[in-house]
Amino acid sequence: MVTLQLDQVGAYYGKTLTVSEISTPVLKGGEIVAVIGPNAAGKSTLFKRVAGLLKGPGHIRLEGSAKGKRAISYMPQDSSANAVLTVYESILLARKQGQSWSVRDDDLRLIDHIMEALDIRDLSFRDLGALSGGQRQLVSIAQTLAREPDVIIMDEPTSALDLHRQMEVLAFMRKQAKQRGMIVMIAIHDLNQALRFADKTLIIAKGRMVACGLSGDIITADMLRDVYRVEARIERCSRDLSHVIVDGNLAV
Ligand SMILES: Nc1ncnc2c1ncn2[C@@H]1O[C@H](COP(=O)(O)OP(=O)(O)OP(=O)(O)O)[C@@H](O)[C@H]1O
Repeated sequence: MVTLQLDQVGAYYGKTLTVSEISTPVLKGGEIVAVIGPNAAGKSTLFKRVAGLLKGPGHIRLEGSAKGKRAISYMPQDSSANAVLTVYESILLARKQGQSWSVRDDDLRLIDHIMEALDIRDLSFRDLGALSGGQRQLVSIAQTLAREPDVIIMDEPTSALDLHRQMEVLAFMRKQAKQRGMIVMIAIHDLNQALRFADKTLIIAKGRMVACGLSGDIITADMLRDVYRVEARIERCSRDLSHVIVDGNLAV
């Protein structure tokens, strides 16, 4: 089984240590981990560090993976594309990057399965540059999944999606994580989606870790007051799901 643990991880932009001392318990294959926190907290910076794009102190311990450089796949927040490729070509390219260029039946089957699940088959022959923001985001998700990594790091992957698509994508990511034994880290602002889809949550504020643990244990009214400066309640709905209900901002 693949495991990932962050131990006192930090990240530099130039000489500035923007994120520091982030530690997690051992994250196991199959787990979805939401990374939450206010704007500019350091979520994207942490993701770039885990993806190997930034330097910094601490240790990122990835064990049980046989995929070398292809073990971690990172989907950045900005998924704009200038390449003159069709949607299908771009997903195939993502799958074959760093591998042999011969295309096998199982490559095509996997791409079909992902496009079907994300309901983007009708976009196959459209140019990447001629997509809506939400469509572009769905294609980025498909590219990330087509790499079949052991760890997926997605920076706000559902920010441009309508409610139906958000549910579809998060449910699919959860199913894929469980079936393939992947660890999926998702930066997300919708705390109700974190409560619903993430096994664990990592909370970051001002470049430091506030907490990391079971989503239901650490998304609390006290945390929302301290970290987000809002007055809120966590209540159970009739389907027994926990929901954040925000009553208003705290008076400054
Ligand atoms: N390339 C960069 N060089 C220097 N500082 C940067 C760079 N990118 C981001 N920062 C700074 O690092 C801090 C953390 O930014 P980051 O993008 O990680 O936050 P975030 O939690 O992902 O925010 P958001 O929710 O707004 O996307 C911010 O103060 C930001 O201004």
